[in-house]
Amino acid sequence: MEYSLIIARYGELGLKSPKVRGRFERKLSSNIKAAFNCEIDINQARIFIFPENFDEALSKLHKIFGIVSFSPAISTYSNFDDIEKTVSKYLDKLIDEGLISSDTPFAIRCRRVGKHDFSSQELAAFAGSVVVKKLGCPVDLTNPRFEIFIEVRDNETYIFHEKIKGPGGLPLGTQGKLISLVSSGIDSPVATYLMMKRGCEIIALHFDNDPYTKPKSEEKFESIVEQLKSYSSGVPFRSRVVKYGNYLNKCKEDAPEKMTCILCKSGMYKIAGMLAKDMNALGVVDGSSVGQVASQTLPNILATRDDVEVPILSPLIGLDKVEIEKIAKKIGTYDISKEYDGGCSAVPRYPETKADIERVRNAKEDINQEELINKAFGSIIFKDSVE
Ligand SMILES: Nc1ncnc2c1ncn2[C@@H]1O[C@H](COP(=O)(O)OP(=O)(O)OP(=O)(O)O)[C@@H](O)[C@H]1O
Repeated sequence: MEYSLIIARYGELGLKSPKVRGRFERKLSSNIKAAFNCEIDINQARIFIFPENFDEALSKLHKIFGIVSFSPAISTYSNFDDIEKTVSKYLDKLIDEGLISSDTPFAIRCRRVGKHDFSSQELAAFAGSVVVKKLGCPVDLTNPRFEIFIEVRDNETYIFHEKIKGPGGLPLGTQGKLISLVSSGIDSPVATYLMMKRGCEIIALHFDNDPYTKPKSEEKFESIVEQLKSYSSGVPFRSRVVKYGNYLNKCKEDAPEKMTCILCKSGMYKIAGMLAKDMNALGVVDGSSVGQVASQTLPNILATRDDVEVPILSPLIGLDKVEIEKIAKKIGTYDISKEYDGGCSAVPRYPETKADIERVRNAKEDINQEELINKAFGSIIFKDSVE
């Protein structure tokens, strides 16, 4: 027995006004179509997907934001004869796959939309009797080991047993563009993913700290971008690299040693802000989390944002490292980020942990930051041609 379609469900979209929901549904539909060949029909808060290749579709749906769950299903007509034949065929498949047998307590769960000459309960009782007749397994509505779902929608009835979890969130491309500061570490890929999950298009911006970092950092950044791109079907995911070594040289030469990391981060935010304006992005994303490392004390986080003209969003700000790592593992960036890259040798032995805005402003003047960041901005390398 072959599946005839995949039924996907969305969550938050259902809470939007009809006009907004319509727009989000169209974006979701075009993102799905960009991921694999299929026909799509969206109806009554369900997405009916008819893919050319089921295996491909099932693997790709895990990476489409906006989808809360999905179920490969078989369809039939909404009358007892056809439902009986189809439930029976579906059972053969379940038995073949070892999912149900004569001692599996089971339940039929029915939902019905439209006018029919039977109620949901009557249909559940009928379909349950088909299963009992065929297998003799016990019905258990409160604590079943196996559930079969039947959804009747007007003339069509769908039968399935799985509700596979999707990534949730909002369709990518519905919330505007952001510049995301992506390093080669664990946190920033997770921060980027979380903003994509909320529907934001991303331009990844990486600072190449050569000669203070090794080429491995750049390789890791590229692999992280490839992994994040796999979640961006239907929407461009662009990336840019800034040559930052000269800027760091100046920080080390002309400002107090302990200020290096503060000036480094402040310069990153400013350049990201310039890029945001240039590319019509609405803000900047980073992977800061209060107190996680010496550079991320609250005074440091706040002082490095002084004088930045676009909003900076830090979706990890209140998360623990373990929570962040859990997401990194789930989204497939953890193993890349964990590869040893030698770190950054520009980090001073005793970095500033209680940055004071006035002293930070003085340090910025010491290095003539404005001029340096303009130069660094001019060195931005385009990593892709999609515009
Ligand atoms: N080389 C870089 N290129 C782009 N962004 C960077 C770079 N280094 C740091 N950032 C940004 O600044 C944030 C804080 O960096 P920091 O080095 O203080 O913390 P971290 O915990 O090591 O972060 P991560 O795990 O993301 O590297 C990062 O999450 C990232 O968004």
